[in-house]
Amino acid sequence: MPFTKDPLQPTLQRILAPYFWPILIVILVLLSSVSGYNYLYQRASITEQHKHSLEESMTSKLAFTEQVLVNSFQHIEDSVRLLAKSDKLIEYIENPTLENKFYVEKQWALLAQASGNYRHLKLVDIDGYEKIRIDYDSEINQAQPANELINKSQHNFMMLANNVNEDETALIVFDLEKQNNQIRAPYRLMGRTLSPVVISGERKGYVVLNLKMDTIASLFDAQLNTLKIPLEVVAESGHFIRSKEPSHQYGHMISERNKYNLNQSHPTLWRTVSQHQLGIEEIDGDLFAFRWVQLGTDTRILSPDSDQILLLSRISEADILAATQAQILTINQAWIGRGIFIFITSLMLAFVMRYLLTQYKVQKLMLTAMCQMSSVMLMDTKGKVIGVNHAFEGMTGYNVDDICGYKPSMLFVEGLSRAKLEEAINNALTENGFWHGEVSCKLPDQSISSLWMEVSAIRLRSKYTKYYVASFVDITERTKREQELVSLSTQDPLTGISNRRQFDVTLTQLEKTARRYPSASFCLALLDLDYFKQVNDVYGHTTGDNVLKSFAKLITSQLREQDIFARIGGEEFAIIMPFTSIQEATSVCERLRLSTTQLTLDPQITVSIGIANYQAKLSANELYERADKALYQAKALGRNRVRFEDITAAKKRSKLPSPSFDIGM
Ligand SMILES: Nc1nc2c(ncn2[C@@H]2O[C@H](COP(=O)(O)OP(=O)(O)OP(=O)(O)O)[C@@H](O)[C@H]2O)c(=O)[nH]1
Repeated sequence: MPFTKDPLQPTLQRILAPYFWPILIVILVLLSSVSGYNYLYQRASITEQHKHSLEESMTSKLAFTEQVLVNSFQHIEDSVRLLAKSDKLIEYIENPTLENKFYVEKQWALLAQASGNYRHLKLVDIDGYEKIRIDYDSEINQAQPANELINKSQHNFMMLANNVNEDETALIVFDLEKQNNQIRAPYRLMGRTLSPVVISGERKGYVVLNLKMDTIASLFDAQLNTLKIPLEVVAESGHFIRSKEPSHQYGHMISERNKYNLNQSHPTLWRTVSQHQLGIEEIDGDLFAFRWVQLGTDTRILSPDSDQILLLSRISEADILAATQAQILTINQAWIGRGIFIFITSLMLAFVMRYLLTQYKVQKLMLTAMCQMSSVMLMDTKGKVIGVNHAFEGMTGYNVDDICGYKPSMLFVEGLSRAKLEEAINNALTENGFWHGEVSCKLPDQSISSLWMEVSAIRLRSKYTKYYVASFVDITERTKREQELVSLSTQDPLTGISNRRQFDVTLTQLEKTARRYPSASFCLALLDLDYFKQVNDVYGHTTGDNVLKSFAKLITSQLREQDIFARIGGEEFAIIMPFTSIQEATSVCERLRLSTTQLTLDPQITVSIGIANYQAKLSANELYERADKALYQAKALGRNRVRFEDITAAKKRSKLPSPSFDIGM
């Protein structure tokens, strides 16, 4: 039997209850997704940032390398021109004495040692014969004149030299060292520059400098060392002059290496570099930076067959990732930490939600269980009604909306007792958390219902009260029946006054009270209608009954509220008069006797009355016997009179018999 309104409606648990697992899963998925997205974003941005910074570095390093390269070649050009026009050389050519030769050799040896860029410095005549040659040994940093001078007339550079104008220098870069006009192994990169020696307009020969290209290349290598990215040099044909793979170098000069060509290995990149002077290209994750370098300005480039080379630096995707590994490791650790945090938080959240939901289910179960039993009302901590079940509505006729927000005492019958009852309930709940008792409720149809109410404070594993729950049972009928039974067991069915049983109980109680509290003295009067047998005999039993009823009514109307009037036999009655002296009782009984005689009845009746007052330590039976004795005397003296026995006075007179007095006709 559910509640008409769910009293737990506003609680979070109720909203969450059916969606516990979906909500938990959604939260976990959301947190994981956000964290995962954040992780991937951070990881990607680290790689991107690193790539960007690599691009900037590579570009600037290539620009710087170009500058170094251009400056170096410029310096070499200037040097060869100066040497070709030096006074000592001209003096030697005009006057080739040993002394003049010595001066030239001396000068050139110093230059070779100072520069370190030259392997050979030569003076070659126009027929290709060496006239002076300085050999520089870079390992011991010594330059010495050569003993053997070689005929270079068949060398290809000599054949090219004839095409060089007087004011020009010629440069043969990236040639391989040869012996007897054959490339010799191990391959050693060479460069040659030459300048014609002209005296008085007549070409006398050439100053030829063999360049140590490795030394020059090491200049720009140093620029990229910090990035640990090797610099590659590519000829305009696409062949590698310098490569990270030494076996791929010199394809333009060594036929078996002809296949190693950037054009073939990286066609996409080659297309880009063919169209741009410089740039950055990313291919399959690998990063390429390139820059074309013009080798000379006033120089005839004799070999390779173009005047520009491509500087290329590249870094593989694996190297980029390796460089970002440390940062990625940091965010990995952060992500693991965040994951653990999310997991623990989710676990705690799950526990809290489970706890709340268990509480909710317990509450639900409790309420459902209670609802199955009886009419139930749920109250908040302030004692205001927040819900009732259908059974309650059916039993009382009140709708949930009528009483929600009010205290249950609004149902109680108004009056002083309501405030007292409310106070009693509150006190019991505060002290024991429980109250039960009978309450009289005023129903919507203005009828009064007796309800058995049980109220409990619900604490739900907490030390604080969360709710109060009250159950009600309608005991109106039962109360009525009980009252009927009570009156049946205590009332005389004919006259409606107390019966013998009630009389005995009351007399015993009063005797006990008076025994304990002597001031609570009382009197007992026994009344017996005179000649009642004749009434029955003459007028019939029904008339006799009516006479008995009329008599009882008369006496009841004349007694005080606290007096107990009972029918103790057929036509015998008794009056117990609490806190009454024998004099007062006698006076009352005399008045009753007179009233009886004045009762307008047919037939007329009279009554004889015997009175006795309670005296300390007297039992109820003894008191009764004394009153009965007085009654007997009243009868014996002629009836319609009052006789009393003052036991107290008799006691005072010690062992003398108790005085008896007669009041009456
Ligand atoms: N109508 C009626 N008569 C009753 C009832 N109870 C007892 N009586 C009658 O009351 C009469 C009592 O008669 P007795 O005991 O002889 O007493 P009495 O006739 O009153 O004479 P005294 O008491 O000596 O004056 C009897 O006839 C009973 O039948 C009753 O409930 N109704």
